[in-house]
Amino acid sequence: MMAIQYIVGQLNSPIDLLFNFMQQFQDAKISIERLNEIHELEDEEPLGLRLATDLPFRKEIVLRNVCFRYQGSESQEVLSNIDLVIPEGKTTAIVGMSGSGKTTILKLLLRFYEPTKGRIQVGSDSLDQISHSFWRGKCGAVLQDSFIFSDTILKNIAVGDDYPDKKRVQNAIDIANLTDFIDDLPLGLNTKIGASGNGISQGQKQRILIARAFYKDPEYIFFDEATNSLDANNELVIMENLKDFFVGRTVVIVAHRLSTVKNADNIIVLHKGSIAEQGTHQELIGNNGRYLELVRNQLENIV
Ligand SMILES: Nc1ncnc2c1ncn2[C@@H]1O[C@H](COP(=O)(O)OP(=O)(O)OP(=O)(O)O)[C@@H](O)[C@H]1O
Repeated sequence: MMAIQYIVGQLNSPIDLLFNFMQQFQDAKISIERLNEIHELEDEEPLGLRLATDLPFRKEIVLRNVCFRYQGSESQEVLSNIDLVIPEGKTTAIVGMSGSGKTTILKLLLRFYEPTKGRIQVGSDSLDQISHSFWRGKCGAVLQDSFIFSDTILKNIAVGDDYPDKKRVQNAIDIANLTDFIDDLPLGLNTKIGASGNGISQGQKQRILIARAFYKDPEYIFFDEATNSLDANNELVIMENLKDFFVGRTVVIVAHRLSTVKNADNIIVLHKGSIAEQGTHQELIGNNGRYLELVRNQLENIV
């Protein structure tokens, strides 16, 4: 009996090793498949295509008669004849019912897709003549599907920066109201998050993404429901902190909560892929149109 127990005990360790090896083999196989998928993607900027790596003097964004439909023969037009000027150095908000095309506009501005008709310009230059990577380098975005990398909080804020600037990281943390959250973690900024680290809440994720956008110090800022998972207190503090950050930058905010957008210089109201009306909060309230309808619906939901 003793001998059998001894032999079974001796077998435990190699069997464990075998299981570990099989698990690691599976992980490596999945990683290689994902890498292959990325390698097989067509280059956004094919070699030989000379695209601009500077911006014109005037830097407003202009959408001229932009139409868009997602790929697929059955797909409907999601944006129809959008004519819009997003002034340089001002905050523009886009509101509208779910599915009206708000996120799609941001994705076109970030060049995840190209318009099916019409064109987008930065000042006098066509956006499709500007290098993708150069343009995105100028943009800071917090999108609904923005990605948290499997890495430390620090690396998730100072993405791609091998030597993060401590002062800028601290400012980003302050702006995004992350100080208490990070101070409570034993490893602080070096805590791993993402797939291989600690789980974080949706609100914490949004705050890290806001800190990332701030750290990048971009000329153009695109926020898509960037604060919708925050509690009212956090949202109020962060929106107040962001006021100074937005000064002099070209900002586009998409939000359902009208409290987030009512101070914007211009509010665009989208309805079924078209611009229904635009103006300041006060002007739109006076118009007695779709914006007022959205405000009323939101008030009814609160009462
Ligand atoms: N990847 C996609 N493929 C096909 N259709 C899509 C895709 N993404 C969005 N759509 C469709 O495009 C339309 C506009 O979607 P979009 O996300 O721009 O609306 P939205 O106003 O931002 O909505 P929400 O407020 O719910 O985020 C919707 O009808 C949606 O179903």
